[in-house]
Amino acid sequence: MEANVNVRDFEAAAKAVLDPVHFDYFASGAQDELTVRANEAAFRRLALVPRILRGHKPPRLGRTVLGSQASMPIMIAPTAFHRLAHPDGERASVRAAAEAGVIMIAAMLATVAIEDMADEARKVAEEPVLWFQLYLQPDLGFTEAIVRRAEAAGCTALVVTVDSPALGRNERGDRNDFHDLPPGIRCENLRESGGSVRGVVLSPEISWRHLDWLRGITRLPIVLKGVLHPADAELAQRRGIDAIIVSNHGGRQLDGTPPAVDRLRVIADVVGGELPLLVDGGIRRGTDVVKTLALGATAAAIGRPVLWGLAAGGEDGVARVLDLLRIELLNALTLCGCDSVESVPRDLVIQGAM
Ligand SMILES: Cc1cc2nc3c(=O)[nH]c(=O)nc-3n(C[C@H](O)[C@H](O)[C@H](O)COP(=O)(O)O)c2cc1C
Ligand SMILES: CCCCC(=O)C(=O)O
Repeated sequence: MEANVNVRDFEAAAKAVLDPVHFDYFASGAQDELTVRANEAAFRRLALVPRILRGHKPPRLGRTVLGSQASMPIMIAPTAFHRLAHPDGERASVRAAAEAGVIMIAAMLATVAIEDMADEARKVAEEPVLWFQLYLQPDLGFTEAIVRRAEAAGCTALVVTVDSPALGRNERGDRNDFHDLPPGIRCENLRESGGSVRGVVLSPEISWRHLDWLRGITRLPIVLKGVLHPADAELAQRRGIDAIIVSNHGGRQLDGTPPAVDRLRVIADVVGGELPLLVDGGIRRGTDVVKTLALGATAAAIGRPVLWGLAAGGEDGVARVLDLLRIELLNALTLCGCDSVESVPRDLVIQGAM
């Protein structure tokens, strides 16, 4: 594990150990995977212009996100099926997150139950922060029951994924005939309905009315995940949504959507300062995180890097991925002349290809 000195090394290590069908599930995106590649490429078109001789102490990385204290502005994006990466699955990832003081968004389609994830996190941290990601189901009774489970488990925010009125068309999955989980691995949050992914309904009929309904049944902060249009960000703000995650689902839903970090800038221009903005998609380096902070993000989330760490080394692998990103972020902020994550100026980032 120590031989892996950056997130990219973990990708290679994961590829070496994973069943190729499962590696493809993690790596792939929709159709031509234009957006998968665009997410990463966008960071290469943003350049950092550091300030000099600022005479400050080593930067402070701590950040409060929706009232939750995090050790750094890097969060774990919700990704399904961690037990495909490692037998310990989400138990391992949540322990690594809690130990690192990192906010983890547990996926509704996790292969470890949310109650077990929360128990696991509390073994290693006094106040671990777990948020719960939800696909709103047309069956509101089912949706409410799962919200109650997340609340009872101690989750402190609900992340509603809104970029999925249908499942994106994943051609690698089709070629591999990967459409269900192997025997022995289930969606443990769906066990009342059999635990099969096929039980999940992604419906185009989900609308703002469902968000109003959700607002009415829970006091947890509600975060919308998958916002790309500034008009939707404004609607979210007017509807009393607590934060948004600017995201194209890691390029797995609509292929041809623009890079998330480019939309962050556009959305920050409209609701920045009024609505906390999170972002995910293609973040692989501490410098990428600095770029998102300069463009107005409160925090940035990582999806695939966690799965690569998990595949390569279970809990230790995820811990190492988080640690590497922390070291990179600290180094990048120092080199930029910033003394904290709160003081990353907008003019640190310019358009500039490299
Ligand atoms: C294998 C995999 C599974 C995912 N599962 C979910 C999910 O269940 N719910 C969800 O809202 N997003 C899901 N996502 C999207 C992530 O939350 C996130 O938006 C994306 O991975 C960020 O891009 P990155 O992987 O480049 O960091 C998944 C992504 C991957 C790669
Ligand atoms: C049925 C949804 C699959 C999980 C998901 O969101 C993804 O793989 O991107």
